[in-house]
Parts: sequence; structure tokens; C-alpha cells
Amino acid sequence: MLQPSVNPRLRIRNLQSPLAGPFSFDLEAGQCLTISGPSGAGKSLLLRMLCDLDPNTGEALLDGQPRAGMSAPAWRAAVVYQPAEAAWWLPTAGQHFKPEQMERVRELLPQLNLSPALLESDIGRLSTGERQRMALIRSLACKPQVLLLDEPTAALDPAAVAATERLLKKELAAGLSIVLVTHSESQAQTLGHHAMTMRDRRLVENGAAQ
Ligand SMILES: Nc1ncnc2c1ncn2[C@@H]1O[C@H](COP(=O)(O)OP(=O)(O)OP(=O)(O)O)[C@@H](O)[C@H]1O
Repeated sequence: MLQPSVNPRLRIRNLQSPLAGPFSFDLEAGQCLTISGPSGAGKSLLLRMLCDLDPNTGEALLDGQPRAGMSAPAWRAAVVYQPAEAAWWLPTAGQHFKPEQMERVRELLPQLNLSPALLESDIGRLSTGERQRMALIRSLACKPQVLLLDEPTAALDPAAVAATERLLKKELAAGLSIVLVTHSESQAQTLGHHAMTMRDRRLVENGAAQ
């Protein structure tokens, strides 16, 4: 387990389901935990448990507040999950944002090398990489306290990867906590404060004996 913190943003204790875990770790405000590991090891299962999408037992606390005492929508508004392929349910990207989010969205678009015109395009006409960056904007526009990212740069070219990493660094510096699933060692080094590996649906600290 990562070194326990005094006042962690996110505290996870014995979180488990019949499919994965138990998982225990602390994550502080402004810090990034990177998780790597082979395909099928259980990385997405962990993220889904963290945002309470899949049934699980154990303890999860946000700034000391137990998840058990919060409604599921309140938890998921603070602990936002961005899957590897985000779902879109309206014709254009722009329609997925609330009017009060638009100022932030317009601020974020150029930081990810995206044209504002893409907000009005049919979502199916955006490239995979454009959709992936738009999904990150959607996640950040919710102003989460913890962001759970599943391979957020998998579909991106090097320039877009660099822009995404720059933005995530800025968000970390502003206090956002991130759990980042990535297969990129350089990304883990660039963004991560702690690095763990998922093996057979259990987390092990990098460098720990097997
Ligand atoms: N609801 C489910 N019921 C049974 N098995 C499941 C369920 N969801 C996922 N699995 C299995 O659990 C294992 C871990 O899945 P998971 O999606 O967490 O892998 P991953 O580490 O994220 O892999 P990748 O890097 O390929 O995304 C896989 O073998 C998957 O088939």
C-alpha cells in the first residue's frame, strides 16, 4: 500500500468485488497515481469500483467523508471516471455541456489543439483522437476533485499527447487528484507521483517483490 497520508483527498481501504481487489491506497490533493499492467489485469475494474459504477465493498473516503454517507450522483460528480472510449448520447459534442460550463470549455479547447467549431460538428464526424480530447474536456468541465482516466491518450498523435500531458500537469498543480491508467512509461514518469502495477487483479507497488 502507498504510504498512508494524514489528510488524503482520496482514501481507499479494502475495496473489492468478486472480480478484483482488495485495493487500499491514499491519494493526496494534486497528486497522480499511475497504474500500468497487462491487458485484462483489472485496471478498468478498479476505476469502475472507485467511481462506484460496479458493486463493491470496502471503504472509500473523499476528504475524510465516507462514500457510504453520500449519494451516488454526488460521489460521481466529485470522482469523475473517463473510460477509454467515452459514451456520447447527443448529436454534437457541444450539446453535452451545460451553459455554465461553456466558459471553461472554450478555455480548454485550444489547450488541447481543438477548434471550437468541433462543438457543433456531428459527434460521429470527429476523429477518434478529437473525441478522446473532447471527452477530457467533458470530464474537466465537471470540476472533479478526483479524475479517473483510462488511457486518455491512447488514440492521440505525439503533439496531442504532449498537449494533454501539459494540461493534466496544470490541473494537478491546481489541486486535482488523478488516477491514471496508462501503458506509457514516459507518461507515468511525466505525470505520476506514485506508480503501481496491476497484476492478476491486485495492485502492487512498482519495485515491490512479487
Ligand atoms: N462484468 C464482468 N464480469 C466478468 N468478468 C469481467 C467483467 N468485467 C471485466 N471482466 C474481466 O475482468 C478482467 C479485467 O478487465 P479490465 O477491463 O479491468 O482489464 P484492463 O486491465 O483494464 O485491460 P485493458 O488494458 O485491456 O483495458 C478481464 O479479463 C475482463 O474480461
